[in-house]
Amino acid sequence: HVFVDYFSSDCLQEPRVFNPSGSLRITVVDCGIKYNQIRCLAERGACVTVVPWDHPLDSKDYDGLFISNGPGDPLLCKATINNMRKVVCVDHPKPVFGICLGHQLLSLVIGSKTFKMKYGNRGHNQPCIHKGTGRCYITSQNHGFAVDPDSLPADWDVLFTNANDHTNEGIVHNTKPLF
Ligand SMILES: NC(=O)CC[C@H](N)C(=O)O
Repeated sequence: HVFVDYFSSDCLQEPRVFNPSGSLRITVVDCGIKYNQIRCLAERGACVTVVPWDHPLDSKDYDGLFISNGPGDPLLCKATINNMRKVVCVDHPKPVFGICLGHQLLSLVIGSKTFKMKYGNRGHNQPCIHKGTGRCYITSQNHGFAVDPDSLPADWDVLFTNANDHTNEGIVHNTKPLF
């Protein structure tokens, strides 16, 4: 019920399609999304269907599934986690990608752990290092929880790490299109 209080008033109540003439079909789970994320997908030619946070997920409906940002403790998002598990924890999943809360939810779906940070990261110019290339990306952030990279299951790897506080900024599966 806490989760309902968080999300129900600000999120979409029913699915809504943006850029219907787009080719790739992206389903976006709205846990508190910003329009810029929808614009970024639409600008790249996607037909974007935004669905409410508790919408049942069926991989036949999309070519890729995007999980949005959102407020609060990811552990409270039980309905979204359970819906995601059905399309993530399979042998041949279609691509699933999350940012912010979506990244935290994907981590919980695969059995990884999240924790409350002492201060959180709230502001811009947070340097994130891409594992493999060592390239640094400057990001803007607003979060109080983080993923524990030591809790990642086998077959998963760290994708980005914060160069300031060394918190996890991204994960990726070694063979499946999940990140
Ligand atoms: N930016 C976000 O999506 C916030 C993520 C999460 N709710 C946190 O505070 O850690």
